[in-house]
Amino acid sequence: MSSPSPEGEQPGVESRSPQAANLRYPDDDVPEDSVVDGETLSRDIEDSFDFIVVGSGAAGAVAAHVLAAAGHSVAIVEEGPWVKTREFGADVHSAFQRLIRDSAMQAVEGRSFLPLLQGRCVGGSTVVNSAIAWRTPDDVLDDWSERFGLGDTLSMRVLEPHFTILERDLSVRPVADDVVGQNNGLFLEQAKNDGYHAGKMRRYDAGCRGSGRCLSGCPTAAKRGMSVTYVPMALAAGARIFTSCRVDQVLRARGRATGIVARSTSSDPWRATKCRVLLHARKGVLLAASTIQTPVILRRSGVRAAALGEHFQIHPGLALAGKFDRPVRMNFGATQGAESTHFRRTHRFKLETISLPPELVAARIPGAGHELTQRLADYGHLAVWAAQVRAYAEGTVSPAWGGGARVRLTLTEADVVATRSACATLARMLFDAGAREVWPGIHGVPSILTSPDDVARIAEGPLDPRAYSYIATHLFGAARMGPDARSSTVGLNFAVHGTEALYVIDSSIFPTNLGVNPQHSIMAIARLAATRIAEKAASEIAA
Ligand SMILES: Cc1cc2nc3c(=O)[nH]c(=O)nc-3n(C[C@H](O)[C@H](O)[C@H](O)COP(=O)(O)OP(=O)(O)OC[C@H]3O[C@@H](n4cnc5c(N)ncnc54)[C@H](O)[C@@H]3O)c2cc1C
Repeated sequence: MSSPSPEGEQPGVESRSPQAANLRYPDDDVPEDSVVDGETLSRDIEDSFDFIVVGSGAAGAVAAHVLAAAGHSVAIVEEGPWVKTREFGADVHSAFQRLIRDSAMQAVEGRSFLPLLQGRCVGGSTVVNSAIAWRTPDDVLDDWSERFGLGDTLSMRVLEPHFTILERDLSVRPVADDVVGQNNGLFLEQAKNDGYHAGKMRRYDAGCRGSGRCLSGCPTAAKRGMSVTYVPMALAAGARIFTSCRVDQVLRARGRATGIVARSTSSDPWRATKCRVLLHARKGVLLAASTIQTPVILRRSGVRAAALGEHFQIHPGLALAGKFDRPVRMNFGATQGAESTHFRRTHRFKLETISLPPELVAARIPGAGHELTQRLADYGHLAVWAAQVRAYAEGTVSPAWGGGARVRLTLTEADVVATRSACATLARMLFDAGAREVWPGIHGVPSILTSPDDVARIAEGPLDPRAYSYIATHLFGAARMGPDARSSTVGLNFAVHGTEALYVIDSSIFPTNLGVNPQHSIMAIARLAATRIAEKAASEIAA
């Protein structure tokens, strides 16, 4: 599938609605009858499939495509709506309301306040993410193999062919020179001056035009999120998708998963009718509802594994802004286009650029009222650089009253030390790159730093996680994989210990976090899982 690109428009002069009426996007044309929209259901329904895949994000879409392409009948069940490329607008607030779980108001409970972002729509978080692609680092895979008893199950030798296919299908490539933009360019230049190992990001990108709108849905379908790639590809291979249908429970009988029960959902809070969707699975149920929702579904389905809900991990992320005399124009260029893994192994953080729209950058701007408005007027002169910390902290995930999830985690002192070090590094880089002011957003540190000498204030900053403006978008664990049912939830064959044909294929199974962006690892592992599950089904038919 190649991305349509309207002719006659110059990069950098993106109109507010870059979607072109005369073009077809990959999510425009899906096979007739392949979509059942829960929003429009008026009665309960019941149906049967070989496989049911819960969730249509990074893990679910990839797996559904593999299974459908292998000739199995597949139902994808997705809690959120299908918001099409043509509907993506520039308004961040309404995009977050439609595309992000709880309108982006989810948070991790613990000593610090930690907002948690997850996509809730067809394509899951890939619709609102920055499309950064990283293969799982060898040191992580080796650790899983040795310390967690995974052996060769998720080795690079096994995953390599899956990465290769994904990179081909999703056009993984470095950010093109003409959409680097200045926020990314300044970072690359400074990292080079500092001698840091850094470069342009590799992304799922079929012709990015630098609209800087990855976080509210790519308006040109150049970002190869799941709603414009593997979901339509799975449907073309014969799968069906039930959108706006939330899975409450996996049905089990005689130690085996037999189907799911879902309820239709509605964007209209006053709509009372919720229809029951009962789907039977002849060959298996694959959970790909993400690290938070998958463990909750397992728990609600009566799974009582010892480690279920434990060992939840994140990469807490945070950003600093620098104000320059020269224009930076964050509104043009790849949303996230430059990075450095220089400190990943030694200091447990990764540095990234992130171009934020005015609505989001406002959270990083000191002051309120008139002061805030005045500073916001400098938007065109701001650069925003960020860090993702490979935190040690482990938390828990459990069902909450009302159908949601309760997520708890408190960062350790070592995590805050890593955060401080990342923030100090970024502040120093911003000053060296020419910033006149740096806005760190750290409680207990002046909100406006005006000299490189002030960086020491960050380096010696508070060790209390509450002082930092974190956000979590990378989630791991809570249904760990391992050979021993006493310390893990899922076996080396991706099946939940003690329950046949119930598989977990998202990052809930990861024994640890990664230190790099997770989508690529999640997709490769989901692809491996689906391939193994399809082979098992084929061998059972043959026997
Ligand atoms: C703002 C943001 C930016 C990010 N940037 C990057 C990046 O650039 N690179 C990268 O590698 N990673 C990035 N990530 C992380 C990455 O997107 C996720 O790690 C990845 O998408 C997770 O895949 P998943 O399939 O487990 O979950 P998701 O992609 O979140 O998909 C899960 C799906 O399951 C659905 N679901 C949940 N519960 C139910 C239920 N009960 N019934 C039915 N459906 C259900 C959800 O609605 C959702 O659509 C980012 C994340 C965010 C939020």
